Amino acid sequence: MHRCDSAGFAIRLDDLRYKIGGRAVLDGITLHSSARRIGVVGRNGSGKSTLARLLAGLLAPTSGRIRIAGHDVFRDRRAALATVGILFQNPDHQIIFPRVGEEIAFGLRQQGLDKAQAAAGVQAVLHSFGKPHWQDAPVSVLSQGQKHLVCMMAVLAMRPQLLILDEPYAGLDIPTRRQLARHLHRIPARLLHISHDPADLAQSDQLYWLERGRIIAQGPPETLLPAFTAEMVRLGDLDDIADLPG
Ligand SMILES: Nc1ncnc2c1ncn2[C@@H]1O[C@H](COP(=O)(O)OP(=O)(O)OP(=O)(O)O)[C@@H](O)[C@H]1O
Repeated sequence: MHRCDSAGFAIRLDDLRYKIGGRAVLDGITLHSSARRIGVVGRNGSGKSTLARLLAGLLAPTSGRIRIAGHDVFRDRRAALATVGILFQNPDHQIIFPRVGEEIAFGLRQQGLDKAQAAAGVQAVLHSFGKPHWQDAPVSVLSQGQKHLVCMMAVLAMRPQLLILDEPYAGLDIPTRRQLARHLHRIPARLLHISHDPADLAQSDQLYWLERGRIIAQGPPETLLPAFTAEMVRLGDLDDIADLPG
């Protein structure tokens, strides 16, 4: 049902920069990949969330180029909605409707489906997750993990070719993380998973290390994650948490 095996699908970032108040949060990112599971690892403040928002077309690059499956996702919002989905760290920043069914229908309506088509899409995704009884449930009664699942269903109902995960497991307990990960593993969309936690990224096909807005290394998880972990342990012995952005 998903359209992820289109030939030639690629993420292409060329000399991408994003500045806030004159400071480069992302600085000359070049990344070309058609891998199925891409990981981006980086510590707090390295620019991960900014990169996620740029990839989803929610921010305009200060300079450089982003193409996802050939689309300029910031300028072409219709193409972006058909191509890229994003899950944020905090579902409370994503959910805007009081009931589960309404929340899922919203994205489908944004994609141009009429009411009946959107309702069918809501039913289909709730069934595929074994949650048809959630349709009229008030979001306010759901646990944090359940809210994450609502976001996941809402995004996947839109059938993205690429799903961007911006640390969606932060703050969740181990069973909830595992259950959400299980749902994600069975979907055919490509994944670009961004995290500070090496454990989230061990299954990546291709991994990038983001540091102070730059990609400083890339490679398979077997080599890159131990190097990243060793560096994080080394930094843990210092006190650079005291440093303010300059
Ligand atoms: N709207 C903003 N205004 C000012 N500075 C910002 C803004 N958004 C991000 N930054 C700064 O840009 C840098 C990168 O932020 P970003 O949220 O992209 O990093 P991150 O790697 O996702 O961090 P974390 O893991 O802590 O969420 C940080 O120094 C942050 O303070």
